Amino acid sequence: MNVVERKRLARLAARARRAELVTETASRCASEHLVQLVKDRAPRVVAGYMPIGSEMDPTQALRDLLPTTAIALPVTLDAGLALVFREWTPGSAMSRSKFGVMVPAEGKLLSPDLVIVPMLAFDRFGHRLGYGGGYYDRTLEEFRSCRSVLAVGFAHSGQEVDMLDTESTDQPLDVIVTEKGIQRPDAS
Ligand SMILES: Nc1nc2c(c(=O)[nH]1)N(C=O)[C@@H](CNc1ccc(C(=O)N[C@@H](CCC(=O)O)C(=O)O)cc1)CN2
Ligand SMILES: Nc1ncnc2c1ncn2[C@@H]1O[C@H](COP(=O)(O)OP(=O)(O)OP(=O)(O)O)[C@@H](O)[C@H]1O
Repeated sequence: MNVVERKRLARLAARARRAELVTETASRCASEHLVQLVKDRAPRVVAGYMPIGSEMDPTQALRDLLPTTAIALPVTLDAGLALVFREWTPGSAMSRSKFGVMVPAEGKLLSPDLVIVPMLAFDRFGHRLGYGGGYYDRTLEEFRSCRSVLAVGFAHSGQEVDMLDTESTDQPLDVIVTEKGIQRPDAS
């Protein structure tokens, strides 16, 4: 079995496992840790996401950060391209993307210096498994080729697995925030 097939199977397992993990307490605790991390780092622009399925929900944290930090949300262009990020406030008009994700219908494009990254699973080395579009990998690679950006994985602690399969294009997470706190990846 090759790495692409192993990732596909890992996605199925991770998706089923994650659906069991959602609780309001977990989401509140994780949001508090996320707000603390962002405040410590003081970025100019934070990229969040609007959750789908049973992703950890960052929207309360985004609202709490708004008075001090500009917030942007990801917009997919064509397959194979990096994400772009559009400014968001709670009053923004939203539309549903072809992936079922809510995206700002308009608003200026911003360059985030901290990106909150959704995922299906992660390991303690900071590897992440997403839905398989490669969008965050391409985006982080593009950003990291010309400036520094902090990639913050946001998930339930139960989404951690022993070790994920990786490809050369996988971009590592710099830090992982769960309801249990802030984790720095081990060197792999
Ligand atoms: N909340 C969120 N926004 C995001 C992403 C993401 O993973 N999560 N993306 C990350 O790249 C980009 C959108 N790309 C996506 C690519 C594939 C699927 C996908 O396969 N979705 C599942 C259903 C998800 C569910 O309900 O659990 C599917 O269509 O089967 C979703 C988003 C940008 N915005
Ligand atoms: N920078 C890149 N350039 C070319 N191909 C890439 C790049 N990044 C990822 N890919 C390709 O995209 C495909 C999907 O990548 P991967 O399985 O890592 O997606 P993912 O991280 O789960 O998805 P997402 O980031 O959208 O949540 C892989 O086959 C990978 O080789």
